[in-house]
Amino acid sequence: MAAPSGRSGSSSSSFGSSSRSVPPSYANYASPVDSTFTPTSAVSALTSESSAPQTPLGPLDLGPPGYHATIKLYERTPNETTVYLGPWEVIGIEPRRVVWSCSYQGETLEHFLPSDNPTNLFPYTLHAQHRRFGDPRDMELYLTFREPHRIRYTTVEGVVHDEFIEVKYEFTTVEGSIQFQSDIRRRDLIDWFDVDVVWSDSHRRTDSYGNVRGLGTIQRMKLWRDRYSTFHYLTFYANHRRRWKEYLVHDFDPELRHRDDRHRRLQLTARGARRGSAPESSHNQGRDRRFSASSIFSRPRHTSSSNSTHSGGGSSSSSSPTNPGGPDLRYLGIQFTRNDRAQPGSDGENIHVNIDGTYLPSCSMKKIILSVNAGSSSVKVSVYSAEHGTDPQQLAEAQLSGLTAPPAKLDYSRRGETISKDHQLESKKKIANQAEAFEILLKTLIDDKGLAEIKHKDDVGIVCHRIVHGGDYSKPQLISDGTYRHLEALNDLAPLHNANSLSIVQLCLGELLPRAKNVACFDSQFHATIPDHIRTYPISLDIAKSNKLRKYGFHGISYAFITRSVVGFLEKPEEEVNIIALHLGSGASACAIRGGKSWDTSMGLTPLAGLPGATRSGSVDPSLVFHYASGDVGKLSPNSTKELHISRAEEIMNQEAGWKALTGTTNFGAIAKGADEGDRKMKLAFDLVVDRICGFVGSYYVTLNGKVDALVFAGGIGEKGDTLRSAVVKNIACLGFAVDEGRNKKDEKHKGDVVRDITGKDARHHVLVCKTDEQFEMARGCARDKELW
Ligand SMILES: Nc1ncnc2c1ncn2[C@@H]1O[C@H](COP(=O)(O)OP(=O)(O)O)[C@@H](O)[C@H]1O
Ligand SMILES: CC(=O)OP(=O)(O)O
Ligand SMILES: [Mg+2]
Repeated sequence: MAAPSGRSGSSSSSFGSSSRSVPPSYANYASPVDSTFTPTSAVSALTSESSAPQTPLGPLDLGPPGYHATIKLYERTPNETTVYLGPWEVIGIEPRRVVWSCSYQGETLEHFLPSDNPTNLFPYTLHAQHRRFGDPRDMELYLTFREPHRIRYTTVEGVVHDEFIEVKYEFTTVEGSIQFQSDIRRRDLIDWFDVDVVWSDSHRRTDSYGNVRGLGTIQRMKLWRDRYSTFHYLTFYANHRRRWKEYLVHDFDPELRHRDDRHRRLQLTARGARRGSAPESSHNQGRDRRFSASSIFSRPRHTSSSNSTHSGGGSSSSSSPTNPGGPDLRYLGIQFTRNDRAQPGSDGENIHVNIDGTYLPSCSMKKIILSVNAGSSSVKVSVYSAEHGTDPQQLAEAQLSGLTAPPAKLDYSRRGETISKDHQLESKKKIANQAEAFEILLKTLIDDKGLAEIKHKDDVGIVCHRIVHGGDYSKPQLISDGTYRHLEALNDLAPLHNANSLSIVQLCLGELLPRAKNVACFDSQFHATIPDHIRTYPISLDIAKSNKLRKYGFHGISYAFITRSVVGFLEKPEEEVNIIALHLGSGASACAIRGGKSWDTSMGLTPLAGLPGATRSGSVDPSLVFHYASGDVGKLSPNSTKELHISRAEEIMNQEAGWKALTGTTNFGAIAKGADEGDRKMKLAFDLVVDRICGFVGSYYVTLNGKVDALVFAGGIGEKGDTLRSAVVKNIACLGFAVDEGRNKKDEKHKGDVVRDITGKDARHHVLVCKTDEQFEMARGCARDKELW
């Protein structure tokens, strides 16, 4: 689940080597909402017995808005005070210090850093075992240092505190703490691992009596990336030696030795380890080592002055580029802690599952993302390996299609290689629903011996789910009980989708993938930019508001992917790109994209509006439904609707209409073929669909004032249906569109491209085919968002 945000100090404060039972005191904090609040009331107690009335806060008080952390001054004295800290700035010159703006005007808190060398600084957090019942990630909220630091606190009354104290920050979010640690060290904190024991050739894992000893026990190891050189460093507190250790990861062999999954142990062997144990050297001794050109050049070069600032702390400096001798040991043994509550990736769990032949830093940063797209006629699942902040790399893709036209077919590819295509499952039994399809796909992935990255369901770190209707959600959400319930309430607004997707979510949260983070990504999100006059229905505004009746629009994950891909193809700034995009699958929609943003789309309150779909009517005269069951043509009376319950009407329009109602098949490929061969019903359906599409293209062409960069075809039909593309473009030739029939039919040269250009000669606008990828779009969003990672 997400790191809690906006939390105030609470009784779960985790400083100290074990869970403290004493809740932090709020006695000196006056709530800003209290009528006696003055801007300095929070600190007045520091200098005197406050004259302002003191209001002890209940546990639900959230502190002043926008604070990032708190610090306690005069701890465990009658003057103990919590100071609420706002944004910080690290001032780089002597003395190097962090300047915090406090949440109250005119107050600052300066944290003097003990060294001008950022890498000499080691922010310390406890191993998750010290707080047994919380999320291990939350340990990063509580930050301290192993030695006293000087804290100067200045209010409008002057300096009220200037002492060396044991600094203890409590951050409001894990992300804030990560950022702070990275800023003060000038190295980005990119991961951490709770370890049971770290040992080396000179500090063995156990002593001669068999007691666990090593260099450090029950410590949190941290992985850093230097901001200038991008070198990776491992740090941990060697508690038995009472000193910090820092190792340049490059100094170890990429090959992991003595991997023992059962005990979660592995060994990092120093590159070119010298015979015999290297003596543990002090920081200065390390510096005094003789320069060796060959060892300097055998590792990546620093690109900035950071090599001169590297310290490594304690004896660790021997691993730095200024210390060409390599690390002060021949090997480092690590035994990761098993933590059943840990999110994969937040501790040794991840390293345990991913170390196979992979280099430590990269494997520890990577997560496996499963991206699930439950469409109305298919379920598609893609597997990615991703590093935070970068584009996910696809490892495999499995899809079951034709759920509405059994037997369903399985397509499976791994690392771009087709493993099975149109494979009919052995069981002839109809797949009952999307959840059942998902279970089959997940089993396919886990059982595939060639997909080493997922040997076990616990290897999956994040599952992102396409949720068609997201109501007012404007960004993807980590799925909590609250989100789940909120989405459940929208089920009827996407009757072919939301309930199916949520049943997959439920399976994942339950028995299938209980250790993964579940993220909901919304089709409606992309359309949040549709202006009011377009998204409003001409009905009572009060009812519209209270019942949230408006155009939401769907296929937005696909449109986001299409927009970025076409912007890249056109090589124009996104804000100048106008597109008419068509996502044509079992559900079909059109979208006018203006300046890279959704301006209008054909689906509405539900995915029923607009274009017809496989089993959906698309837009029809709304009165049609009241006459549907009536034998009494033209008469609209209670009699004509008495057989028709409202939910039945929805069923008819969503499931008993569309091109299946006209032809008997949901397969538009078969319809296009039949139409070409002169089948009357097929031709009627084909022409009808072409007509409705052209209607939207014409309308959007006007909406975009004729300034259209490209007409884009996407979705199963848009990508595969060459005859449909050809027919649509012929019908809108008057607007300056044309296709090159050769390229439209088969463009071998550009077959694998995400965007394929099929524009004909003398056309005024591009005609493109975009191989849309909703799964990628969702996984990309998760990899980029700190809160979802
Ligand atoms: N060769 C083809 N030509 C036209 N349409 C096709 C062809 N092959 C498949 N299709 C259509 O593509 C649809 C699937 O599109 P897709 O976007 O994957 O569906 P979903 O709406 O389930 O996400 C099928 O229902 C079928 O009608
Ligand atoms: C919104 C929608 O209709 O989606 P799909 O085409 O995947 O069924
Ligand atoms: Mg789809």
